Amino acid sequence: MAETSITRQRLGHLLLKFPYECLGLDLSGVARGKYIRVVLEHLWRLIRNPNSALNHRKRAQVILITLAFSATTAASGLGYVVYGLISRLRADSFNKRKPIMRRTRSQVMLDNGARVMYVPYEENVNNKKRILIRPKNDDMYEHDKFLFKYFGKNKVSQVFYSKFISQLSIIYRILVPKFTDRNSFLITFQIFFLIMRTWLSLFVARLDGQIVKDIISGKGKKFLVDLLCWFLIAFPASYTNSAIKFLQRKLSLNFRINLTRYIHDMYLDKRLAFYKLTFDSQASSSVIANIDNSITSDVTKFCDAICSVFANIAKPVIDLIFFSVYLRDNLGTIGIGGIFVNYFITGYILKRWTPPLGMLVSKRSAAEGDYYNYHLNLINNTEEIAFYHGTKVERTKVNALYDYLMDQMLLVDRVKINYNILEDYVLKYTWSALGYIFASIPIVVTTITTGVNNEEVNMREFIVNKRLMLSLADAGSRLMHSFKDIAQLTGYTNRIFTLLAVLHRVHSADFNYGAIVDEDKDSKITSGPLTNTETVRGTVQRSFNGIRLENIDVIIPSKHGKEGTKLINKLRFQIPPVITLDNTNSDSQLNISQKLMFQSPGSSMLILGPNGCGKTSIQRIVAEIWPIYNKNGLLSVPGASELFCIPQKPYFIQGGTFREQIIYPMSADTFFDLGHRDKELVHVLGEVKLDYLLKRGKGWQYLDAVAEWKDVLSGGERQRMNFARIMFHKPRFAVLDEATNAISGDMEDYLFNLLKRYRFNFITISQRPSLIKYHDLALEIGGDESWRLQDLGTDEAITSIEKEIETLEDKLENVNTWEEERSALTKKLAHI
Ligand SMILES: Nc1ncnc2c1ncn2[C@@H]1O[C@H](COP(=O)(O)OP(=O)(O)OP(=O)(O)O)[C@@H](O)[C@H]1O
Repeated sequence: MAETSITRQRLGHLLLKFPYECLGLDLSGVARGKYIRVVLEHLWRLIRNPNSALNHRKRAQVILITLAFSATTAASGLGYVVYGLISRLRADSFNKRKPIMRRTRSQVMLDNGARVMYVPYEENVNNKKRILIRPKNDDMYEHDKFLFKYFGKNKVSQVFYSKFISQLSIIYRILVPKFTDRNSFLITFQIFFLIMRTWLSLFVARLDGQIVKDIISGKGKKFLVDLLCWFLIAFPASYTNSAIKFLQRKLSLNFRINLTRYIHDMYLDKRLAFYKLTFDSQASSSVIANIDNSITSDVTKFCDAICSVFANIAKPVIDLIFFSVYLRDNLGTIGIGGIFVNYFITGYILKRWTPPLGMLVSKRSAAEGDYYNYHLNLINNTEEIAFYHGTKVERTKVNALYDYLMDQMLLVDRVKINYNILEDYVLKYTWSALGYIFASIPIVVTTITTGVNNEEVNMREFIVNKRLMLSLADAGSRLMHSFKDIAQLTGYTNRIFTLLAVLHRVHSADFNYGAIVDEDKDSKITSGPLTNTETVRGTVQRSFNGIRLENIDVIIPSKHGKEGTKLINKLRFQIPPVITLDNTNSDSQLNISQKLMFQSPGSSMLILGPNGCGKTSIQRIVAEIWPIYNKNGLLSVPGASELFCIPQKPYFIQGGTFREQIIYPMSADTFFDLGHRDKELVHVLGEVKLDYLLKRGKGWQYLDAVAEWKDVLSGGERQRMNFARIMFHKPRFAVLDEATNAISGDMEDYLFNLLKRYRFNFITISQRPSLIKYHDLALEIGGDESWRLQDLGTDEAITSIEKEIETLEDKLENVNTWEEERSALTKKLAHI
């Protein structure tokens, strides 16, 4: 007991003596509860009062700043923990009250066109995060289009022009769209933490020197105070470093979100940029050829690179400013001048020796894309390759691509070796040696001039200077290292810029399908794409009550524009045809014919012709994915919801439910939003005789089944799914390209009669004249730009069909004679 009270007394004595010796504060008369307040007030007074002792004032500054940083760090940490606890408690109580529901839809469309999505996060499936997807801003794309179109054409000064900086400044507008954007705040925070980090390093360097001095001079109490400060300052120092890392990561993710959204909005919209890209003049560029890789991988790499380059440059620049200001006081202007001369010389040498990393990195990305794409192609065509036994040739190809990729990767590392050797020698060793020299200059000078060698002070000076010199050298070397990062960033920036520029060109309303101008005809523009007025000159009329083509030249889009390969000349037809009735009364004799015009419902046309004559191309023109080059060409089409084009190759969305395949291109959300019911789908499947598929699941559960439907369904089933889509969407007009070539004869008969029963207007593209019986009109494409339209209900058509029947019957009559001839021949052969 006695021992404990003695210890307590000693401790109390120490607590009173300690503030007195360190800060000149006498706490003997102060009540224990008021200690902290009095200490803080005293510290504040010491700082404010210019007459207070210098060492006391300095110490007060150090203690107060350390306390402030530590308190902020602790408060923010505590706040975070409390916030986390409250949110968890709230979520738990909400989940308890909430009845268990199964979410079937994840999106809600708001009135302003924005979408609200709920996505699961964390392990608990009940935790859903609300995500708001704002509607697309079309004006912004129209505005930005000009930035990309006129890039590099309006250079103010050749001297200060940098392609990289100009490209980056345009992309920056996408990454940080406005000044008040959250990314601006994140950048500001990051700069704040970077400054704080440097400031803390400076503070730690001084504290370090102070502690060494305390140890050498044997001042135990001062040593304890400084050690306490050291521990306290460690909190904000560690917090700052992780905050910088976190902000860098967060910024990179936000940039990626903005850039990807920007690209998706242009790539996937009603202007069909994803399809038209193949016609652009840069279609062969690796960025466009592997656009999937560019959008997924290059965007990520670019965002990571730009954020790390920012941090890698900002950190050393701030360090250089702070440390050099501080060191200037210690080393003098000559010392600091010497350091910077050294930096500039080193910077110059390293810049000269930096390998062309931008170009190499760009090539490596292209090689990665090629390799990845080839694998994708393999996966998509596994069965075909297996049937052909094409393993050997595929392996050779894939190995060649892999070898090329490895070569490119090695090349990047190989060119870095020499540079890294030079970098290490100069930055690590030469700079440290120079650091020692500069750090010792003031000590040597002071010792020589005063003749006094104060070891304690010298030691402190040297420790502080050395630490700062090393930090300065480190900052300088990081700045030099970032040459390499900038070179890599240049490569990524160029790829992303190319991607955006091409997307803007293709997305533009006057995209000319990659036509190149004739240099002789237009002397003003020597090269580059033409404008719409010069190449695509046909007219499109929308919301027409039918499909009408007037004088349309079907030309394959190419760089030759309207001079490209013409498949069909001046094509003209209309569905449903306009039927004109002349009133043969007395007026007609007066040459005033009263004409009655109406369009019959449920008309159909069959397009026949040899392979490659341009049948599908007519569908492409009707769907407006190919241009009409000739000026007098007119295309009239119904509204988008009334026209449905079925492509030759049935398409199924990846990883979708069976329901989503039937209702394609409607999404499941829209299906339910519009009040559709599964009952309708069951009826539709019944109509196309696919209802047996539903029996594979319990009740109607098969509609929710997810599979690779293009592999699961047979060829005929896939084509019948197309008919199910028509039956579900009920468009007034449908264009079917070889839609029944895998379907049995009786089923084909049934399906065409179904289309007729529902009075759809349809155009069928086929090679089989047997389909004539289901159609009212036949369009025969000749293959030499010619075509012939025949009305299958006219006398002429009936006569021609009757004639054909007569010819066939004549031929049949001769069958007996031919058979006799054949048996005679067989007998002769047997004798021989
Ligand atoms: N994107 C394209 N680029 C270049 N040429 C093309 C393109 N699309 C089609 N063609 C060419 O246009 C011609 C007509 O093609 P289209 O698909 O219209 O033929 P088709 O009459 O439907 O033939 P099939 O009966 O074999 O389906 C073909 O020679 C084809 O090679």
